Amino acid sequence: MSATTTVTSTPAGAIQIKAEEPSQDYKYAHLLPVFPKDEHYPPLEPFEHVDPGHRALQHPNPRQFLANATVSQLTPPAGEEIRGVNLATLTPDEKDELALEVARRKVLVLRGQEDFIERGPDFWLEWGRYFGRLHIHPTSGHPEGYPHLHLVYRDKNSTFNYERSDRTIATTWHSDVSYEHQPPGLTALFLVSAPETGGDTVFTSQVTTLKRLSPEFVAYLKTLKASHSAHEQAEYSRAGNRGGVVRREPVVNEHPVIRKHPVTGEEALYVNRQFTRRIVGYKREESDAILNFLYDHIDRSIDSQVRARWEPYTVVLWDNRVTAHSAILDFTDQNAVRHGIRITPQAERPIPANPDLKL
Ligand SMILES: O=C(O)CCC(=O)C(=O)O
Ligand SMILES: [Fe+2]
Repeated sequence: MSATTTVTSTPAGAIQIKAEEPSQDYKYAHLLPVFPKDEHYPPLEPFEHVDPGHRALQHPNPRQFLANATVSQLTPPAGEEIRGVNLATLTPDEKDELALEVARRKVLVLRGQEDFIERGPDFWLEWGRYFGRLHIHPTSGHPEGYPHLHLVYRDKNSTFNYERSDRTIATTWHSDVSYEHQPPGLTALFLVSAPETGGDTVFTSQVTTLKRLSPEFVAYLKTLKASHSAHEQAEYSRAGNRGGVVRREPVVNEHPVIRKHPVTGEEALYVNRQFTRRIVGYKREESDAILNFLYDHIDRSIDSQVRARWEPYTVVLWDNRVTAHSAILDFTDQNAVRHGIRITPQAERPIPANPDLKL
């Protein structure tokens, strides 16, 4: 699956990536990122999200879809590796069960998904819509004609997603687009080109990071809301010669610091370094003290984590409500192409674990 061709980019260095000779023979050239300048969208409207996982709770065996699969647990907090399930041919009942399994195990690493990956973008969108309204990313590249697909892309010339020159550590823990009013729930990512080794994605269970905290502190955190901001991401995209776009004006939304999963009822920490900015109502230093403590705690909680390794034809699903994740940039010295596609159904507005918290 690795791209053996060189993908060229503009002298400006960044992201006007076009499949030019000799990359025409790159099998996934039609999925390379584009950033059309004339693409603008109005603010997102609220919508009602019904989580498919709810329906699976009524099934006699909510794990029936795994009956013929080989399943191994990756770590106790999160992660399950699955062989023998074809994501592309699941029935609606099986998709409901899949949604529940993702909610419970938080990260599923599904091997052998050649059928799913080779069906292509129209199929991926139809598949993803079952789980929620599909998100259009305000800044990231998408394949020509497919704004609902978010791409990650890096080669030796193009570093739009993964610049690391001014940082000692490039790990960026985040929960995807947590600045939205209704951030994503079940989310899918797969790579169509990957380095020989490295470039894993690391996930952490925010249910487990929360459990490590003392009950008195958790009770206090349940009284807090935090703001999450899209502004810095938009500014990064607009800055310099990067050639990025901003398709929707950036938003700020307030979410509970501890949210509750609508199906499992599990409580999870819901702050992340990339997008969370401020404890609502607190002065800067007060907010920084709490948030920096929580970020450090998340950073160091290796005992809450699982790493997904990208064997060919792997699809990783995660529940974005109760996890955080980061790409691992250990491959950037190699002359490697890493090219991935994300399907991003949005979910409910985060439910506070504390029913008395007013949003
Ligand atoms: O590239 C990766 O491993 C993760 C990318 C990511 O954070 C995302 O697409 O949401
Ligand atoms: Fe992400």
